[in-house]
Amino acid sequence: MGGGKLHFRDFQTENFKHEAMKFIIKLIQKSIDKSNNNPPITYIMATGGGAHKFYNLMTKTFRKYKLPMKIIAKDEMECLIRGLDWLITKIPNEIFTYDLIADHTKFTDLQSESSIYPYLLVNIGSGVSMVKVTGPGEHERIGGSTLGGGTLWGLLSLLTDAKDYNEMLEMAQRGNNENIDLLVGDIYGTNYNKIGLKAHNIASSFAKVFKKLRFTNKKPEDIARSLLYSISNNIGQIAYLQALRFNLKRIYFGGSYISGHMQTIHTLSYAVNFWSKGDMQSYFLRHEGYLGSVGAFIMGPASNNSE
Ligand SMILES: Nc1ncnc2c1ncn2[C@@H]1O[C@H](COP(=O)(O)OP(=O)(O)OP(=O)(O)O)[C@@H](O)[C@H]1O
Ligand SMILES: CC(C)(CO)[C@@H](O)C(=O)NCCC(=O)O
Repeated sequence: MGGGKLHFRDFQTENFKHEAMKFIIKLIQKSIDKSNNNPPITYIMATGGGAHKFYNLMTKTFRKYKLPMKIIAKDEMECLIRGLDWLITKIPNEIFTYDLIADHTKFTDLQSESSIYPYLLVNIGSGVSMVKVTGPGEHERIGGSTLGGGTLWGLLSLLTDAKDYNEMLEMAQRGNNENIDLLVGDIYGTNYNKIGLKAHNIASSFAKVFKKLRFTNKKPEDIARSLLYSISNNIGQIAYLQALRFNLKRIYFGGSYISGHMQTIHTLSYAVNFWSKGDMQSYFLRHEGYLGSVGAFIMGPASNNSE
């Protein structure tokens, strides 16, 4: 690539027609050379469910505005790993780990393409996809979970009055899950060392709501933290099991569920480290929510495996 700058912008899927489409049209109109009566075809690389769901809407809208755009819909999983491979190998200060002993994040060095495989990608969007990657373009979706970002967002919309996702994450940051979760110490009165559980480990998510707080006020912050822990721990454990199935030692976590939120990053890292007894390493990305769009962009219209 000969330089340049990538710009990222998010829209809610629900607002695709009225916000995203309007934005795209404006952007194209601004960039079209008015003196050229026959502007060349410009390709729009698209991926994810939206590339299919909104294909007709996009085509019709470009026709209506007489814009010479051609949409190329690319496979979601393919784009995710193409984007991730590119970010791992080309962008400095992109990939980081969570050092559980020092309690902070640490950037990893750029890696050469020959040394990054095999790995597991765990993409946490609305739902969760787990993709085994064994070489350039060699990948297989080996699992998934319906308990993902959409679950946190949906359940916290029911359980709290948070207005948006950021507010939910801020609530989780302030909350105390010990008021909601039943801890090992609540059951044992102490650690259960024989099976590696400390008194502060969660024994049962949300169990205290019934046991102790049924008739008292539950703080939304505590609920947010408890649910964030439940979902992140669950994903971390499934990721570990999937990695174990194929002897993968490196797990990359992507998707907007993470949104750079330290509690989430810590919990995913902790779960993988706990279950693998330190044998597997979790990796995170600065641009975790854009793997698919970066991948589609990198592939470009010339590659022959569009949908
Ligand atoms: N501003 C936001 N508003 C809503 N959700 C957000 C926001 N920021 C992050 N999220 C989280 O990101 C999730 C969606 O992630 P992402 O956009 O990566 O996936 P998606 O493409 O919608 O889903 P999938 O990968 O399942 O198709 C939401 O469910 C929520 O947990
Ligand atoms: C359906 C997709 C692939 C859309 O991105 C994602 O939301 C997902 O992986 N959901 C989990 C579906 C499952 O594996 O049960």
